[in-house]
Amino acid sequence: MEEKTPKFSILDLDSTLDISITRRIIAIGCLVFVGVWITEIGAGLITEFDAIGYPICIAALLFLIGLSYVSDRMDIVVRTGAFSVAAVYLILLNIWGSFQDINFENYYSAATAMQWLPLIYVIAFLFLRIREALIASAISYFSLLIGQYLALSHHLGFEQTWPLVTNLAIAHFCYVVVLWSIIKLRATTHEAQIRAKTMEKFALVDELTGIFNRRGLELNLDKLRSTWRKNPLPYTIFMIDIDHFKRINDQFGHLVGDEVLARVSAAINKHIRPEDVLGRWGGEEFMIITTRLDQTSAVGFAERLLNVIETLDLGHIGKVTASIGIANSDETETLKGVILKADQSLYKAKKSGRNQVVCSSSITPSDE
Ligand SMILES: Nc1nc2c(ncn2[C@@H]2O[C@H](COP(=O)(O)OP(=O)(O)OP(=O)(O)O)[C@@H](O)[C@H]2O)c(=O)[nH]1
Repeated sequence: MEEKTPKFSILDLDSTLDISITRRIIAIGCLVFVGVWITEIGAGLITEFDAIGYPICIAALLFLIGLSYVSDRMDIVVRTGAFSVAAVYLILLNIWGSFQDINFENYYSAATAMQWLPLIYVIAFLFLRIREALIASAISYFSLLIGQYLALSHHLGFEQTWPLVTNLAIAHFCYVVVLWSIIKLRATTHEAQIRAKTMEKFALVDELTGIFNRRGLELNLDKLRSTWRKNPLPYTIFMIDIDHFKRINDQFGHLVGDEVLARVSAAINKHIRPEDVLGRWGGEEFMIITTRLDQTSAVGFAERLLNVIETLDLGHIGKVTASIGIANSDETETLKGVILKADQSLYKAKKSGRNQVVCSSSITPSDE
C-alpha cells in the first residue's frame, strides 16, 4: 500500500556508477598504487618512472576523491579524471619501459606493466558511458600501439617489432570487443527488466483516470491481507459511487462522462494521504483503502470528500454528487467481509437519497 498513484521511471539504460561507488573504486585504486609501491620498494625493484609516477598518481586520485565531495556535478570530471590517471600512467609506463635497456629490473617492470595494461579498458567501461568509453578506449589503444611501436623499433628494428605490436593490437582489440559486448548485454537485460516492470505496472493502472484499476486494487488488497496477518493494524474501506452517472452519459455523451470520471478521481486523489490507495473498482465506482483511521475520522474524511466532489467546477455539466459507503476492519474478520459491508453501506446511502455517507456500523440487521 505504499503507492498512492503509480509512477513510471524514464528508461535509463546507459546509466553510470553512483558517485559513492566511484569514490570507493578510486580509493581502492589508491590502495593498489600504495600496495605495489611498498612491495617494489621492499624488493628494491622500483624504477625511476614509478618512483615519480606512484606519488603523482596517488596524489591525483586523492584529489579526485576530494573533488567528488565538492558537488554532484563534478561526477563526470571525477570519473574521466580517474580513467585518465590510470590510462596515462599505464601507457607512459609501457612506452617508457620499452625504451629501457634489457636488465632484470626493467624486465620486471615491463612484465608487470603488461599485466595491468588491459585495466585501461575495464576502467573506461566501468566509469564512462558506452560511447565515451569506446572513444577513450580507441584513443588509449592507438596511443599505446604507436608508442610501443616507436619504443620497440628503436631497440629491435622493424622485423622484430611488428609481430609484438600486432600481437598487442589483436589482444587489446579482443579486450575492447569483449568488454563492449558485456556492457551491451547488461544494457539489454536491464532494458528488458525495466520494460517488464513498466508493463506490469501499466497492467495495474486504469487508463482513463491514471489510478489503480480493479486488478491493481486487488493486488493492494492482497498485500493488505498478508501484512494484516503479521501486524493487524485497523483499516477502512471506502466505496465511492457517482450519483446518477448514467444521466451524465445520456445527456452529454460518453466522452464527457469519461472526463467527469477523470476529474472526480483526480479530486479524490488530491485529498487522500500518500499511504492511502485509490482505485477504480468498476464503472463509476471508486475504492479507497486506508489504515489507522478510527470510525469518526473515517466518516469526517468521507464527508469532506463528498464536499470536494460536489463543489467541483465541471462547467456546463453542472454539479455532480456521490455516495460513500464505509466499513472498518474491526467489524468483521475477513477482508472480503469488510468489502461486502462497505458495499452494503454504499447501497444504503444510495437508497437513502444519495449524496451521503453511510458507515457499516450504523446499518441495522434489517437494512442488510
Ligand atoms: N462515460 C463512461 N461511462 C461509464 C463507464 N463505465 C461505466 N459507465 C456508465 O456508468 C453508468 C452507471 O449507471 P448506473 O449503474 O445506472 O448508475 P447511476 O446512473 O450512477 O445511478 P446511481 O449509481 O444509482 O446513482 C452506466 O450508464 C455505464 O454505462 C466509463 O468508463 N465511462
